[in-house]
Formats: sequence, C-alpha cells, structure tokens
Amino acid sequence: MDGTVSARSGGRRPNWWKPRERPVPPAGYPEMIEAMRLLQDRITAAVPDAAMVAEVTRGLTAIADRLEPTARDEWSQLAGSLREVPGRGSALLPVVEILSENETTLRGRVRFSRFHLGGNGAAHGGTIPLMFDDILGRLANSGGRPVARTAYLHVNYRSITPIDRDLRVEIRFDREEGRKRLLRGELRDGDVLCADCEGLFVELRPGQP
Ligand SMILES: CCCCCCCC/C=C\CCCCCCCC(=O)SCCNC(=O)CCNC(=O)[C@H](O)C(C)(C)COP(=O)(O)OP(=O)(O)OC[C@H]1O[C@@H](n2cnc3c(N)ncnc32)[C@H](O)[C@@H]1OP(=O)(O)O
Repeated sequence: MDGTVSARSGGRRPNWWKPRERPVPPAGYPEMIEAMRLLQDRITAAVPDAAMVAEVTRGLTAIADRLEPTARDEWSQLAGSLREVPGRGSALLPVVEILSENETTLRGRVRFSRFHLGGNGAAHGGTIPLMFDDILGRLANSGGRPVARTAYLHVNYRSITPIDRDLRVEIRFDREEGRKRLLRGELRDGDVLCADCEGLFVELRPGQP
C-alpha cells in the first residue's frame, strides 16, 4: 500500500480511519439519490419493449456521461458519507429511517422495495445482512470509538421479510471486550420476527485497512 489516491476508484490510504470533515452535499443531493432508488425499483419491475429499452439506455448513458467529469476519489465522494441522511446517500443500502439512537440502542424503520426482491414478495436474503451490517456498524462505531470492522455477521431468517412494507429494526450493543464489540439486532413485521442477527466488530489497529 503506497497511500496513492486515484481520482476515480479512491485508492487505499494509510490511517484512513482518522476523523475527517463531514462533506456538505449540494442542495437536492439526497433527492437525486432518492430518484436513483426510484429508478432501481422501476427498472426492476419494468418489462419494456425494444424501442423503450433503446431509449432508456440512451438516456441513462447520457446521464452517466454527464456525471463522469465530476467523479472524485473515495475520500471526497458524497454517496455513503451522509450520516444524517437516511440511507447515508447510498443507493446500495436499504433505507433505515432512524427513530431513536443512543450509545446502546438504535431503533429504526426500514422498507425493502422492488429492487431488493428475492421472490414471492420477499426481500432477497442478501439484502437483510446488508441492512444489518450497516446499522450494526453505525452503532458499533458510535460514541467516539475508534473504527471497527465486521469480523462476522450471523443472520437467522425466522420468516420471510416482505417488500413494500414498513418494518421495524432494533439493534443493541451487547458488550465490549478489548477490541471486540458484540451487537445484536432484530427485524420485525409488526409482531412477526423476520430475522435476527449477531455481529462481532473488531477495532482496527493503526495501519489496518
Ligand atoms: C468500515 C468502517 C466504517 C466506520 C465508519 C464510522 C462512522 C460511522 C458512520 C456510518 C456507519 C457506517 C457503518 C458501516 C459498517 C460496515 C462495516 C463493514 O462491513 S466492514 C467490511 C467487512 N469486514 C471486513 O472486511 C473485515 C475483514 N477482516 C479484518 O480486517 C480482520 O479479520 C479483523 C480486523 C476483523 C480482525 O483481524 P485482527 O488481526 O485485527 O484481529 P485478531 O487478532 O485476529 O482478532 C481480535 C479478536 O477478535 C476475534 N475474532 C476476529 N475475527 C473473528 C471471527 N470471525 N469470529 C470470532 N472471533 C473473531 C479474535 O479471536 C480475537 O479475539 P481474542 O482477542 O483472542 O479474544
């Protein structure tokens, strides 16, 4: 690792975990990401004819080309860095709207959508750990603690997780032993337990990527 930062991919940087200034997005940035999420849902659901496929491909390529000159490295990108915005400004993440948060507990509302479909109205099994990893990681890294990464994430699928419904998620900080932080979480549809999880986060040592 030489610490070189490339403009497009981000590159790796030594001591990357040191706090840095929070980026300030331009007006309308969260709405742009929301439009991207809508696009993901609509493309997933669409069965367009060939003419519309060609038209959409042209339109999307034109937008991608328009954005290309504004690309910055990982350390300056906005997507995923907006802690105060639900879904952190990342179109990858299922959006968790945080209802309450302190140093031990986080409660939120999450809605999986068509983009996250696995089959028969249920969310894809990979999207649930994605959601858990992000909010467990948020709580694990709260309270001014040094950065920790997920060492394991164990997810139990207890019943299907429906898309297009508001679900509740609750995360608890279970315990901390040296560099190890253990957290647990539950995802519920009303009274029905959809999934629960346990995650181990391990604090990085200086120089760890
Ligand atoms: C990314 C952080 C962002 C932070 C941002 C902060 C602001 C918050 C804002 C917004 C929230 C955003 C939140 C996003 C969160 C996403 C988090 C991720 O998804 S991270 C990507 C996936 N994870 C990896 O890629 C790790 C890859 N693995 C590693 O790097 C290493 O394996 C690591 C660091 C996890 C541990 O390696 P070692 O060499 O440092 O530590 P050793 O000495 O092996 O272990 C220490 C202790 O942990 C146990 N341990 C380690 N791995 C274990 C495992 N898999 N199972 C059980 N125990 C394990 C060991 O047995 C040891 O325990 P004993 O001290 O002996 O009691």
